[in-house]
Amino acid sequence: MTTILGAIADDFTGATDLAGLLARSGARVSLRMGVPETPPDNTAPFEVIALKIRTTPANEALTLSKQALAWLRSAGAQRFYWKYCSTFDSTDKGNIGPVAEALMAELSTPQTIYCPAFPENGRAIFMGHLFVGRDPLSESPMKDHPLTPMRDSSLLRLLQPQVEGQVGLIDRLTVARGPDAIRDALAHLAHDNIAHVIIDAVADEDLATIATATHHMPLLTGGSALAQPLPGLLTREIGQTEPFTPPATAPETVLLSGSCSAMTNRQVAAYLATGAPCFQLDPLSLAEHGPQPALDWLSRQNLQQAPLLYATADPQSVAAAQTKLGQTRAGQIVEDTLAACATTARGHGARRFIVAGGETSGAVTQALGITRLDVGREIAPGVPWCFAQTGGHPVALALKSGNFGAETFFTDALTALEPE
Ligand SMILES: Nc1ncnc2c1ncn2[C@@H]1O[C@H](COP(=O)(O)OP(=O)(O)OP(=O)(O)O)[C@@H](O)[C@H]1O
Ligand SMILES: O=C(O)[C@@H](O)C(=O)CO
Repeated sequence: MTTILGAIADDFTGATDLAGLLARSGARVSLRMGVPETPPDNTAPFEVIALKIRTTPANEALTLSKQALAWLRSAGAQRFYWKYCSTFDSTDKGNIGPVAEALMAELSTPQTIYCPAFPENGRAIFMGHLFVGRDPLSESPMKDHPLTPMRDSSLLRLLQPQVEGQVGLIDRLTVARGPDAIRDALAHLAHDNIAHVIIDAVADEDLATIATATHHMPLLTGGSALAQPLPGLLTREIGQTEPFTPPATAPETVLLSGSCSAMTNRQVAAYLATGAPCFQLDPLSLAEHGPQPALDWLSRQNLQQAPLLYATADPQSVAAAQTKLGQTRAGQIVEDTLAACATTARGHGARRFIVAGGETSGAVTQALGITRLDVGREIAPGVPWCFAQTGGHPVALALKSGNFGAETFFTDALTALEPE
């Protein structure tokens, strides 16, 4: 089937988040891990390509996102979505703005919008400032993120240094006046050469209004929630699509957590409290002794008890590891170890993988050689169970964004696959 919306996500959990919200419509959504090496085949009306470019050097991010765009265009897509984190995670140099600008150039479109709001998960934008729950972004736990600490809440100040064009704002007062007011504001801003327009949204109703006003634009950018209304707005073009029926998977499970978000810390603590088998990974000890002790522990576990391996730690421990090893090396050691755990677990029969963290999910799915996933039912807003093949077996994967899910997420994910 011809693809009508092609999306590019800057990390793997961000991609599953977007795919899950698009799939709420009932439309078939296909998720590709990395740019497919083969031409489009058996495509879905909604195609999402997951990249791992949130923190890579900008030139690598640009190359990959342009390749992804070319693949989506050859699948038939004429409208495109650039998905980044609802907390606008990026380094000082990018990559949100540079990728948006590159995609705009490829699509010959002079203007796009930026709307990372995700009200269901407590992300709101007001007067261009991003809030996490009731806190400005820079006062939220995101200020301590291991790779992209967010120390400013103004999306205008965050975006302007990342782009060559001018940044502007459509604020909540305009959004409240409806789609025509948004379209007029975009036209006025375009007249003033404002290429990058941040749009306020504090509730799902705002996102529906914004999507109604902008779904004709060749390129939209934002978090996942702005995309949720798009299938409905495009339904007239695609008609009904076959619902996806998830395959059965064996119950052997492994949980792998490399996220150090405040929420994942609470989720790991809650899982430890259940008495499930758990193994803590320490980057300093991994640097000295390598991954073998963890792999040996994992090999001894009964995977029906869903063991957890976690590097999840509080900000002080993360900072201590980064001081000794450097930020990149500390992250890489953990990602490599959790990736090795995934392949070891598969070798021991694991067919369900619950993974916390975007970078971590990228490392795990790459190690498992998974290139395509079908998107199933959500466990929590923005976290669906996804289904794929690896090593000749059907497997289920839950790739959880660091901040998403309730405190009981890990057990919620386990029970979500039990027969009703
Ligand atoms: N104890 C630790 N010390 C230092 N770095 C760590 C530690 N544990 C994990 N890391 C690294 O921190 C990074 C966490 O990023 P990841 O994207 O996986 O999680 P997240 O940012 O919380 O999730 P998301 O991107 O979905 O919000 C990874 O590179 C991981 O390897
Ligand atoms: O938008 C979000 O918050 C998530 O989908 C994400 O990108 C986490 O990596």
